Amino acid sequence: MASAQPLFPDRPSALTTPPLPLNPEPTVLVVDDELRSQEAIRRTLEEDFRVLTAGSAEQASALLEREPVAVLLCDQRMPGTSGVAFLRQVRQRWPEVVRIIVSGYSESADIVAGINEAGIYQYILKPWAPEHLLDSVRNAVEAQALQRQTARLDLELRTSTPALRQRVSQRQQQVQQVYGFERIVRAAGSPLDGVCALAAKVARYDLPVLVLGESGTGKELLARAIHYASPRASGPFVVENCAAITDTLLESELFGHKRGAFTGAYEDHVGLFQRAHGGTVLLDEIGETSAAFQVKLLRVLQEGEVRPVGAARPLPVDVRVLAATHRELEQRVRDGLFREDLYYRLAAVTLTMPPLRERMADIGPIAQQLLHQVAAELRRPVPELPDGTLACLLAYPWPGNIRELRNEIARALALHDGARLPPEVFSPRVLQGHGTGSAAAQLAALVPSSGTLAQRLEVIEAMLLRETLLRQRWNKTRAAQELGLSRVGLRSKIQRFGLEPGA
Ligand SMILES: Nc1ncnc2c1ncn2[C@@H]1O[C@H](COP(=O)(O)OP(=O)(O)OP(=O)(O)O)[C@@H](O)[C@H]1O
Repeated sequence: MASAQPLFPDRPSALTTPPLPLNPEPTVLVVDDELRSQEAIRRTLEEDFRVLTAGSAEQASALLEREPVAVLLCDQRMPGTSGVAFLRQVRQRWPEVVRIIVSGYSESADIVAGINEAGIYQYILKPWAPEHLLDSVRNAVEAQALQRQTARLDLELRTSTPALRQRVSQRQQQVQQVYGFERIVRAAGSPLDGVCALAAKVARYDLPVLVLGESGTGKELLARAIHYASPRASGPFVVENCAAITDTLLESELFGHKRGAFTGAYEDHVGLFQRAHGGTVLLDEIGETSAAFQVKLLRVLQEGEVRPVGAARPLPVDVRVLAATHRELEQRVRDGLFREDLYYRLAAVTLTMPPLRERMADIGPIAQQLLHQVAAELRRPVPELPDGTLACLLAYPWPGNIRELRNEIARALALHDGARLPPEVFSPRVLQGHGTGSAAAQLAALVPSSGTLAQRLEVIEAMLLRETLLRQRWNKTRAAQELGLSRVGLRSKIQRFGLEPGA
């Protein structure tokens, strides 16, 4: 027998892990009260697996007691209980069994509960394609073997040298810093915390995720973080912008084409789905696609294979599909502009990136990060962002969100090379600060940011001073009168907050 390769070459050989012997015929348990569904699954799986069936949760529990079940496939609607509720019990009593829900319903609440409460591996929608189901169960069996191996490695790692442990954790941290949720800058208590927490949970499962949000809110950033937190992290992450491109081009970009398939197709072209094999595809601006393209995409998702334009045979692909749009996709479904069946395929889980104006406390930390980024690109020292300037940024509603903020900061750094950024270096529209939300809403958005009460009140004070001065066209006598301050008092505040034009 060949000896096992050490997983870490510099690790003492006594700590190497022999590969786990795979069960020659893993057992799959199918739980469904409909005989027809049970039989359809059995027929699909029985050549590769030992298949057991149960019509109720009680029968399934009895089988789990005595059989070495590797994977459990369970219907979501069951008599007297639900798939999620039953799988929650399974998770507690038989945690090593990989749990999959097969359902005709794609209620996102069920899916999220399945993930959070029952730790499901996958949520498969009916009607399923036989090859797809077979692939999912094969992957689940592999996942179970890997889980056991990881548990063993964890144990080894806990008993291994501190230097090795440190290296492994440093590497994990590096990956997270470059691509992970940490890169999504936000203030403490930001609404993005909840979005990122759910995204981190769903990342582990091969579910399609739809990311909604206005343009520039960070949808692509979130999708990328999901990929790098998923078991596909070592595979490719590819993005296709589906807007403003003809159907033929989009089809050829995604699925590839054969030479001569259409005018201008001089060579065979490998599509993004094939290039992303083993990884993740992000379909950006999915809401802009035509009805004809939606039909083709639906077929790819249902069948797990793509047919390059002009090719005789389809090719199997293994990709996770994430989609993003700035449109209200549900409304487009209601208006008949987006296929409902495709919507449910893509939106097993929906995450929404809130616009920047609804999370004003994030503006400060993001602006600071962008200042560092842009200053590094321009090879110049990072200028200070005085409170007065920050107050001005906080008073603007940022319709173009973080992309607009980045552009403004790039423009400001290009125009001004002083050590402090005065408000005047930003565009006139930013300076006018026509907020769409009420003043109370803007102030409320400031309150949850970190810092002492005095520090937070100072930011609000600077914002009000700035707004008054702008409105009074920098006439300090009128501004002081309006604010009930002496001219001297106003001047000292202007200095303290760096509000003077051109300061
Ligand atoms: N929280 C954040 N922290 C730091 N940078 C961010 C954050 N959110 C977005 N960005 C940056 O803002 C820019 C726009 O983000 P991204 O492309 O992810 O937005 P989007 O919602 O996908 O936009 P679009 O809908 O126009 O494609 C990128 O440069 C991104 O790195």
